[in-house]
Amino acid sequence: MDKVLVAESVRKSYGDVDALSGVSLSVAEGEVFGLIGPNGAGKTTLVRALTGTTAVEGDVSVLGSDPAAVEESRVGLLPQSFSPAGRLTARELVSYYAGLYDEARDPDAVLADVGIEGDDADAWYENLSGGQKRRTCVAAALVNDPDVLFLDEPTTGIDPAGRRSLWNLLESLADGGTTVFLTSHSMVEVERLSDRVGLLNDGELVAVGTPADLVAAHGGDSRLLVETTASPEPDALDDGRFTLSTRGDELVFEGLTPRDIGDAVRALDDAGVAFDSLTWTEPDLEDVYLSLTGESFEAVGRTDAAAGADADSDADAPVAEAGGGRR
Ligand SMILES: Nc1ncnc2c1ncn2[C@@H]1O[C@H](COP(=O)(O)OP(=O)(O)OP(=O)(O)O)[C@@H](O)[C@H]1O
Repeated sequence: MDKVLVAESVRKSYGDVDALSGVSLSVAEGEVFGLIGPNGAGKTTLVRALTGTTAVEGDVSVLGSDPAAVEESRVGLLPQSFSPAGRLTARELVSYYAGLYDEARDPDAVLADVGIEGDDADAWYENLSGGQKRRTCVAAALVNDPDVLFLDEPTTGIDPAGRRSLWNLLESLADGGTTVFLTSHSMVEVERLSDRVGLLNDGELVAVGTPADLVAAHGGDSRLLVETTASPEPDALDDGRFTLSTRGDELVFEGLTPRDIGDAVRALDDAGVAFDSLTWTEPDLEDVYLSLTGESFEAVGRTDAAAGADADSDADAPVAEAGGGRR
């Protein structure tokens, strides 16, 4: 399969800050590549390198060419933050971007694809909700029917149903051969959409692989989370078979299988530990992220997610203004 995006030993410094310290990766045609990493890890800088909007050391190619030389109609870009003219309607805005290309999709059809129809399409951009603005900007990035699509936090501010329908849209685009380079702080989104994931930390790509491979390599064990206000000492429950730790109001059992849950409950009962809930969790991409970045559960709000909150309520991503195209 052709390599649509290639970065080799890409470096970028801003004064004393090494935003990228020798990043190499390639993305194949039709692949969805998810880029994750903490704030300031270098994700936007890497997107800028790949879209030719910042000069870097090293080699970068997009669709076999220097990024700055690629025909603009073949690339779509949704930046993290962009503020288009507020006194254009959603339809006028997307039509404006469509008009920049010799061939473009019907703006109304693209707006419908992202869930902006009827009165919403005729509303001034400044009067749309945050999620509607973001959807409109996704439409602007898609209107030229690009071969390669860069999406930086595409679903920030979009409600769960809209997020799922946008995921379906992106999956169908990738099935049709569009290459997608996705940057997101939503591990649920990245795990759902990406064929492969790269984790950037302090300007270095510290892991690349399929979500399943990364979880197997770095996600750790399955866990039984026990919500309790009893504050037991883990040693009081330790029968040598489980690894036990505490995290806030939770006791965490590791190293057990679902068959062992009864034994864990008996150990709690024997120790007189009352509990409010039990949650079984399999390791996921969030565990990979936490393990490789060294961030704590509390720092990224993991406690809620681990306690079984709807993954769609993942609201860790900063709320950003709407984005737009590369133009
Ligand atoms: N134009 C710039 N001038 C100076 N420093 C910059 C510039 N752009 C980025 N940096 C620095 O480079 C590093 C990487 O920034 P970058 O925006 O690429 O991170 P990021 O991973 O996209 O972060 P976030 O998740 O917060 O969007 C940061 O330390 C940032 O402060």
